[in-house]
Amino acid sequence: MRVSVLLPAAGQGERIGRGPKAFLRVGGKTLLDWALEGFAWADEVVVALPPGFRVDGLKTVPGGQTRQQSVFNLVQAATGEVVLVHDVARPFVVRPAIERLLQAVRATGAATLVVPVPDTLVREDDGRYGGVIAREHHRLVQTPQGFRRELLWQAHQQARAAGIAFTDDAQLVRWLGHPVALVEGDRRMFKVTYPEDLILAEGLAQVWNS
Ligand SMILES: Nc1ccn([C@@H]2O[C@H](COP(=O)(O)OP(=O)(O)OP(=O)(O)O)[C@@H](O)[C@H]2O)c(=O)n1
Ligand SMILES: C[C@](O)(CO)[C@H](O)COP(=O)(O)O
Repeated sequence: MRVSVLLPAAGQGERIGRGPKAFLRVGGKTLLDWALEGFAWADEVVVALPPGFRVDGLKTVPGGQTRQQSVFNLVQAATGEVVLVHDVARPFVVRPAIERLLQAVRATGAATLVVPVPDTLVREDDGRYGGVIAREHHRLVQTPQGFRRELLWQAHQQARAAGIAFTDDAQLVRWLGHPVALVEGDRRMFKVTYPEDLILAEGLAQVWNS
């Protein structure tokens, strides 16, 4: 099955505050370049770019105002039977985790990488320590998330028609009624979200050799 990798890269990076994150540099390369290198093996790569940005030699689509809108444009343009949607904000692509994900997508049609919750997890009650949530029953969701393209396209079209907004694509597919398999991710595939994450990413970039 042909695999299209879809890279939403159109965010404004407001929590870091240094412009669109895809073009920030760690280890001498932009976050977008890290992702492109990590998926160089794919049959097709499509990138959603922020307004006003161009990158020569790439298949691109315009980014939307939300991640969901950017991914809608990406899925519409994809040609592979399987699509992997991956945040460019997660620059470190760990190949064994990708292989595990692809195996699950081929078997089930929809899967996402997840990692365990490493800390005690608690509900906040007006600034106070509320009930503790059983962390062994919870996972943190990473990307890539993989789907048969037709399934994800159906989910995106129906969510748009219903005016429903989700923070990731696995929610969309689950909302459509299709189960999503959980696959062991890798903590190195963390999302660069806050300024201090750039320091962590810089450190990891120095020892990265895959
Ligand atoms: N309108 C948007 C918003 C986000 N993204 C992408 O979705 C991924 C996850 O988003 P996030 O980490 O929230 O990135 P930003 O939106 O850039 O960050 P912030 O929320 O701090 O502005 C990123 O690769 C980002 O580029 C996108 O393609 N289009
Ligand atoms: C898709 C995602 O990375 C899964 O954890 C996450 O939902 C993106 O969240 P963000 O707030 O758009 O960074």
